Amino acid sequence: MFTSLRTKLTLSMLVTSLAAISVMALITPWLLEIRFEEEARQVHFSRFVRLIENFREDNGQWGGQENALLLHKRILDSSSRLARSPEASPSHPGDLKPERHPLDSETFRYVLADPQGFVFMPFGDYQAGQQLTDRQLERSEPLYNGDQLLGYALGANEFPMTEQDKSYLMIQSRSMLLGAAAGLIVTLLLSLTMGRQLIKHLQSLTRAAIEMSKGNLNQQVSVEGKDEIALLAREFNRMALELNNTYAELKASNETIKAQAEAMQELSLRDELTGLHNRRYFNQQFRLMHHQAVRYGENLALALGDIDNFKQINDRFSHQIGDTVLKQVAKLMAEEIRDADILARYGGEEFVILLGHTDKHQAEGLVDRIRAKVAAWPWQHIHKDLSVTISFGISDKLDTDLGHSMLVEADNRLYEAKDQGRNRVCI
Ligand SMILES: Nc1nc2c(ncn2[C@@H]2O[C@H](COP(=O)(O)OP(=O)(O)OP(=O)(O)O)[C@@H](O)[C@H]2O)c(=O)[nH]1
Repeated sequence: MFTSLRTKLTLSMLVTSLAAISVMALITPWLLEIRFEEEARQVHFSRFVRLIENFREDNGQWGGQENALLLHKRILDSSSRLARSPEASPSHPGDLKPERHPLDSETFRYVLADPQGFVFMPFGDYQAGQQLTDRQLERSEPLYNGDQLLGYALGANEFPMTEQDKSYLMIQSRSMLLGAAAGLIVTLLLSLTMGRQLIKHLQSLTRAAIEMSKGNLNQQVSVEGKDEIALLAREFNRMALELNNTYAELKASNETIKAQAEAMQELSLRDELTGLHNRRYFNQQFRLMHHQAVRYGENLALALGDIDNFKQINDRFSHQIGDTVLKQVAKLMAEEIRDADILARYGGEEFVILLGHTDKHQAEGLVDRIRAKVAAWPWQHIHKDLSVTISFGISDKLDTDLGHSMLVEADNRLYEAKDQGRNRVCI
């Protein structure tokens, strides 16, 4: 439903704040009322005690039904004065000053008993003359004149609040709710700002990870602070660096292996002595070119060359000189052919030339140039008595037999050249 982490964070903050404020809104007024009532009870009691002190000072005696009536009258007088006085609207229990705002009969909720626990000033369900039980005495407040116990005041369970008290409580509750709402707004703003910071780092990590998955391994993210996200970012950077280095090493080693494989492949297709391609390479190329020539009706000529009396060269001048001759003949042939032609050492002292888009007559011209060049080369530089010639047989016979006929025919023409006295080209 909510895909972005930022939305989730903001919502969770909002829900948490709202929950906290709801709990506060429910509990605070209740706590406030309890505390308020407790404080009001104490204020009333202390005012009540002062009133009694005043009463005692004025009357010189205490206890008994007559005193109770007098005391009650004084309380009623105080109430009416309170009702008339414009200053008699306390906004706070602490503002209730007994001298100026005497007890309100509405809030006066005490039963007075003499030191023996007999009620002389009743209230509510209590009757005059009734003796308070031990439990009731425990709940009572003892009244002293110096060290002398005058009696007990037993407070009613509930102290009804005045209108002022109620409005004071309401103002308090509203103020607290307003404060809570302001707190909620501040929390939200803070959570948005902090969430954005948090998400910013996570987003840059996510972007870097996506780039890495695309193959861009050189990724680093900024690391701020020392929290879990900073730790994650640091580890990510370390991992990315390691991965990047390993990948670079792997790539380099792959390239080396590839180059070595290519070199090996090339070597496997080259003749070590002359540097020309070998028979295996020729066979591959011949199959392709022959197939293509047959298919598209193109010309293809094949010339087989064989150094004349090479055995004698070896025997007479040494095998080393024989090798030198092979290399030099290969060089002379390579100089003459086109890049598109295939030249290979076919075996021993035999060479093969494959000429695309060429018929046997055109091939004869090129091959005869090679023959003449070999014959004219100053072999006496190698040995004063050395002379070298080469014979060729050419064929351009295309057939559907993978070039077999062409090879056989070229070989036959080569034999003809040899038979006819060597140093010649037969087609
Ligand atoms: N030095 C050297 N000799 C080789 C090499 N390969 C083959 N030969 C020799 O070449 C000679 C070929 O001799 P033959 O096949 O009798 O042919 P030829 O002597 O050239 O006679 P014709 O072909 O009839 O002119 C053999 O003696 C092989 O040993 C090589 O790589 N180096």
